[in-house]
Amino acid sequence: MAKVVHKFGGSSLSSAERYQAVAQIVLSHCRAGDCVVVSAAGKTTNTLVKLWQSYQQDDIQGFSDILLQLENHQAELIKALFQAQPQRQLLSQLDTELQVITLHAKQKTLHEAALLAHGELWSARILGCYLTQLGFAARHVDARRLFTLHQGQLLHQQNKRSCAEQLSERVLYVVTGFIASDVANNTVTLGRNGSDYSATLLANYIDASAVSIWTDTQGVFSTDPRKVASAIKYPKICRAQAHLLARLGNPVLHAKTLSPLKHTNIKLQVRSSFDVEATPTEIVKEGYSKAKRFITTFDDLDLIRVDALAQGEVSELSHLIQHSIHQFTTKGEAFLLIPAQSTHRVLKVLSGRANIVESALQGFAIVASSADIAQLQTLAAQLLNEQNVVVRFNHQDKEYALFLTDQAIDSDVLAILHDQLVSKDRELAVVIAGLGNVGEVFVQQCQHQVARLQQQFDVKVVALVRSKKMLFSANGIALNTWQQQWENESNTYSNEELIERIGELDYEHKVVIDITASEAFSDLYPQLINQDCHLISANKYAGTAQSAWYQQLCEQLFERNLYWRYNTSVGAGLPINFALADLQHSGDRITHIDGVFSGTLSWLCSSFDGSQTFSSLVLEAQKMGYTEPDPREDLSGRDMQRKLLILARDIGLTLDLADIELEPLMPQELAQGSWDEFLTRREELDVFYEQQYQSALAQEKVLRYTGSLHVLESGKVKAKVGIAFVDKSSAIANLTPGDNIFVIKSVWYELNPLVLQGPGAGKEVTAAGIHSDLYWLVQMLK
Ligand SMILES: Nc1ncnc2c1ncn2[C@@H]1O[C@H](COP(=O)(O)OP(=O)(O)O)[C@@H](O)[C@H]1O
Ligand SMILES: N[C@@H](CC(=O)OP(=O)(O)O)C(=O)O
Repeated sequence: MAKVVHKFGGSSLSSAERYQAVAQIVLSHCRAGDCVVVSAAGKTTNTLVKLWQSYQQDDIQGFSDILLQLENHQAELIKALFQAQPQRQLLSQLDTELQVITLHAKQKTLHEAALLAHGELWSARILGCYLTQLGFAARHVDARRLFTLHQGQLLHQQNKRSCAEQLSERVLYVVTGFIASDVANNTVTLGRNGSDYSATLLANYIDASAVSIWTDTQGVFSTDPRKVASAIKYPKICRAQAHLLARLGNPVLHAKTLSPLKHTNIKLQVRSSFDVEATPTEIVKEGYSKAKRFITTFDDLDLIRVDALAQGEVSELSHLIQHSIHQFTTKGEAFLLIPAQSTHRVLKVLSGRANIVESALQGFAIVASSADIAQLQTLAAQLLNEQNVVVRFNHQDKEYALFLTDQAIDSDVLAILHDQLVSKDRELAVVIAGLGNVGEVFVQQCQHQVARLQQQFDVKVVALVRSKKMLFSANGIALNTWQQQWENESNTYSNEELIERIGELDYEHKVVIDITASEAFSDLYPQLINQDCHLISANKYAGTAQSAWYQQLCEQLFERNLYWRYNTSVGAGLPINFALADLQHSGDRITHIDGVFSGTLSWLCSSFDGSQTFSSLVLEAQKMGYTEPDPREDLSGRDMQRKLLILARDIGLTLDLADIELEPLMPQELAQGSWDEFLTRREELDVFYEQQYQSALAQEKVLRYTGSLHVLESGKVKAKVGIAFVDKSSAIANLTPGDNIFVIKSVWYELNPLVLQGPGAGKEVTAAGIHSDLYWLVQMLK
């Protein structure tokens, strides 16, 4: 079975709780034979670098303080994670290692890479032993026994053999990231951030199928999500852009991470160890993802100009200073961007061939498609000018633009740049399922409406789905000629194919608009949510499903930050859901919802005046297309019962259909049997209705079919759908035939209720209501 390599960075191992969380991820995501690559816990490598610096500076006090700091951190982790016996053993091993470090320091025989290696050695040992303590067959491995370099080059064949020999058992291997050895068995490191590279190298050596880089963000974002809250998480980015970001020093992936994956089909993803359910970012091969926009920032760099750079020299320098160095050429001259604290080392190596052009630079780079970069550079220059940020140097390349500045690009400025340069490019793929009466009108209205939305968001209709066939075009369907495209390109499909195609869509956001009359389609919602789709429903199936299923759906949406709109499921285009949401947002508490929520029943009750029988009115309504194909569906009241349930859930009540009392607008006996049988017994309906009608008249009231929901002081709920005799002067009595009405009482609207009234059916208003959902979805995503 294909193996998977999981890499946990320092950010995922910053405390004992984080080790426990990582162990849980391992237990649920790894099988024997997989490998876990770990970095040093938290900022341990930074502390080890400081330790090395104090050693070099002969700062004895500083050295012992930092060593104590490291000891305390490790001991704390060990004490929090282990029971008595392994705890004692691990503490004593740690103690021995620290004594050896102290001895080497005294004897002046410390070795930089060997010292830095401790971070990874400690974390692999702790995680490996902790997994063993949990009963998982795990073994920690020192990668210096697996990865050998000669003159800076990895010995791939030999390393592959070492991996095959040493990682062959059915256990989980916890391998140190960042470190390797040379042919003389000296420790070497792969450069700061290098554990990502260790993970992909190992994946290549063991023929793994995938690498998961687990970190503290949900994936790769348009900019650092810690600095800009509105940073966009990309579901897919291409390898070339990931590589460019890394070369520009972005920490989310190491610069060499992608090289072992060249010419392989090994999948790479970046995902969150803090939010395991969140969808990751896939780093895909060229051609599988569009170019995205990014802003990556720089801190404290020096810009140096170099004469006659030799081949491979930059990577040697980068190795020397343990940091990626960005290199570019402009007007025939070669420039390097060096972390300021390493400039003197670099200048020393390049003796006489390099000079500092600008020092102590901050700044950022915009990464985008080559077609956009010139325009983005101009825009960025204007924005910086408006923000009074002085640019000391800039450079435009094919796929990025560099701005090097005096002052740090703080979060506020970064947010402005992001908003103007990146967010403008935001995109939404729209899948429309169900092309019946309403669906067709919706698509027709899309021509105008999508064009309007495109002024704010890149909205594209990518799929039209009927029950048997679908038209799927990831780059967008031309809305003015969709029928023709349907004729030529639509195909039969299975639900699995539909979900897979939706999963493959490389868009920042996706929405599935369900205008079907199919309950089976709503069963797909959980899978659609798993593919990160927002939902718009025009029918009532999911909204009235069993509480447990419904609650789970809502939780799933919440966890993934997805929206579900269903404005037209009650009252078609009438803004009833808005009204309820708005009242509640303003702090109101809704106590009553009464009304007529069925256009058919509204028309029947309001039109009946005794001049013709009720059943002939029903048949007339059927002929005009006002009713369901079998009008008993309307007369049963079930449709109104469902709508009342949706409204009840909208005001936060946990109800099921069975909690809403239902009294049909026909004798119970007529509900059974075929439509033809019903027709032969239609007089029974007439007698039933006439009796009710007369009783209402006798009480000087009028007969209406209503829904009512009352939340009592005690918190108890009374909900009913059925026949009601209402005052002749009331709004419900005076309803225009066919209209819906919602009478809402709340704390703010207690004596004089809030009334919403108007057509509650009809394909144009319903389609327009779905457009309203789409519009608001875009506003929420902006
Ligand atoms: N575009 C980006 N997308 C995601 N994270 C980013 C981005 N730019 C910068 N970062 C930063 O990268 C950090 C992850 O890198 P790093 O700290 O090296 O993680 P790890 O320790 O897991 O290797 C995040 O905490 C985030 O602040
Ligand atoms: N511990 C090393 C290697 C590494 O890759 O770390 P991280 O995965 O936390 O970026 C460093 O800090 O550079």
